Amino acid sequence: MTNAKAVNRLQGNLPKIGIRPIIDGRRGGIRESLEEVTMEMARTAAAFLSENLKHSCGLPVEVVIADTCIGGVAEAARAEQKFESEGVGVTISVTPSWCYPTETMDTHPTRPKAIWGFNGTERPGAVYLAAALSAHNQKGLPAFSIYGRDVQDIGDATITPDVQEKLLQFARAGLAVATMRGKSYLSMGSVSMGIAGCIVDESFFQKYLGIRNEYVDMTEFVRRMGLGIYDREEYERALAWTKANCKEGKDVRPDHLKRSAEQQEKDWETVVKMALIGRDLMIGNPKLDEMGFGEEALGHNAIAAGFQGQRAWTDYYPTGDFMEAILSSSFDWNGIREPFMLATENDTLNGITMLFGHLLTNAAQVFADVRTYWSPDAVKRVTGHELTGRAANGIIHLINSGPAALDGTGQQTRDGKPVMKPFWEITEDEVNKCLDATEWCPAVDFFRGGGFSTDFTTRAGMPVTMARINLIAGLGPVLQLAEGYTVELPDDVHDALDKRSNETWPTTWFAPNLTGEGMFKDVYTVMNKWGSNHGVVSYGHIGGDLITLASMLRIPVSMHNVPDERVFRPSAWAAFGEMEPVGADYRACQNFGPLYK
Ligand SMILES: C[C@H](O)[C@@H](O)[C@@H](O)C(=O)CO
Ligand SMILES: [Mn+2]
Repeated sequence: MTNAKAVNRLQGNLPKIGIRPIIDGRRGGIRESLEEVTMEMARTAAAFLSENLKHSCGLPVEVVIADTCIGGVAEAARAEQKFESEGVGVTISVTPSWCYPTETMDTHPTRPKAIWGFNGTERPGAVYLAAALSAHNQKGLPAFSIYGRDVQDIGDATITPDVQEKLLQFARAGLAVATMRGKSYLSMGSVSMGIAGCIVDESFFQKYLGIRNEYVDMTEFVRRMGLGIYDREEYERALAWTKANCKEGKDVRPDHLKRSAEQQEKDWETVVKMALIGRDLMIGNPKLDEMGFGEEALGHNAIAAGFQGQRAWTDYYPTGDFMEAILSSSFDWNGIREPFMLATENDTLNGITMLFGHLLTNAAQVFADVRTYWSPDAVKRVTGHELTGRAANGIIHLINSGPAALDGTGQQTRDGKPVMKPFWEITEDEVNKCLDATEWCPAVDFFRGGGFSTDFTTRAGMPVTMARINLIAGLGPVLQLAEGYTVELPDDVHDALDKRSNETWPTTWFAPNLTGEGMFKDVYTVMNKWGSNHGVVSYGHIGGDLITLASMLRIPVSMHNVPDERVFRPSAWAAFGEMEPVGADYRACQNFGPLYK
């Protein structure tokens, strides 16, 4: 995609993966016989990972291999030195043979680590794996175990599909941990309408995520608009693009609240300026330096942010909906680019959940109110329609109060099926389809200052995961998630249900996958157990990746419907009574405590 460009103005190097080839250090035959096969295993792993992983900014993930095999502590220290200087954020130790665990292990206290022990018979790689994991567990350094299901012959350099999956699941989550560390979350405004998720719990950000908190008052937007602190050339281009591509939708306000044509014209100008300013606040803009605004040019190094909006801003100024929707999308007037993670109502916990989803999928994330459970009976009563197919057991109405990433229209495709893709896979044609499927309706009467809300309905057939982080006093953060599918309703049924809530807002009809048990016994229970008013919709069934990521940060998962085969956590978790896995996760997370202190 020629137009796609990597815009990464965040400070901090992109984390690399470090491969540690571990070897039996005995010279005089043993070590020598293993050098080549061990290095080859490292090279194979490195090639596989770099071919299959990209950073969210579109650049390939670099993999660094230790200069020599690691047979003892001196070589372990040398590898560590190399990794530190190269910015390695995640390590994988690989070996086909017996080696000396405590003498060779990665002892970095916070770096996610895995060990791939070759399943062979000639040399006992699995014996090392088990011994090394026990050393990690004994020392409080949780590590992931990668052990192929089927025996391979020594010298067989292929990576079996089960090992491939584990390598990728571990690496995606580990890179997410390393990427967010040291970045900022920027609160633009503070707490919206008493929503507790907006309260910044700094110790959560610092101790669990390694993220610092930055704050600006929303008056900063007033100042920058008033003094013209934005790229004026870009603004003209952005406004022209918006007028050409963002079609106005239905105005459903009562007549006495309708805004005049001149007022709406001004509102468009304001919301476009807000989008530029919101982005500049997050990541800075060198153009501002040229204009003499050196401090503003730097931005807040924000990998995620939230805009309070209601009500201090929206009671008087146009809503942040356009800013939130366009920045969260994978494109704007500058072309196709990485989406920004920008939470509505500055719900910081949903903002961080968006960040998790983005770092794991590289795609845009849909922020939503988890608004209504529609039972089959209720739909029948209100519309006469019998829900069928994936919707047959009832559906959840996800509808944000104004904005959502336009990728959420489901107008991008892969093999003919709707998908939300990483920006570098998105075509111009797909951008146009997303824009065509979206209308911008004058904001309804909740919003006295006007503005334009994003109105679309997500296409059916996308595998998606809805997730959310909640904070519980005395317990700390917990993650909940539900895998399922987007569904669509016949137009008249959709309209009848949508109008009862708000027809000017973006709707995703969600049918969670049911297991028939516990919190997934029916759709009602999924809704009833949701921990707050918001959730995030990510493309794909990424529950397994979210669980892996949460375990690395020591956030227990309170609710999920992920099949066992995809649940992958550090080996120590098994020692916390995994006969009863949810409780074991809680006990393990509590025992090890947040990743950073
Ligand atoms: C317009 C309303 O105030 C909405 O913004 C409200 O229902 C919410 O979205 C709460 O999260
Ligand atoms: Mn909301």
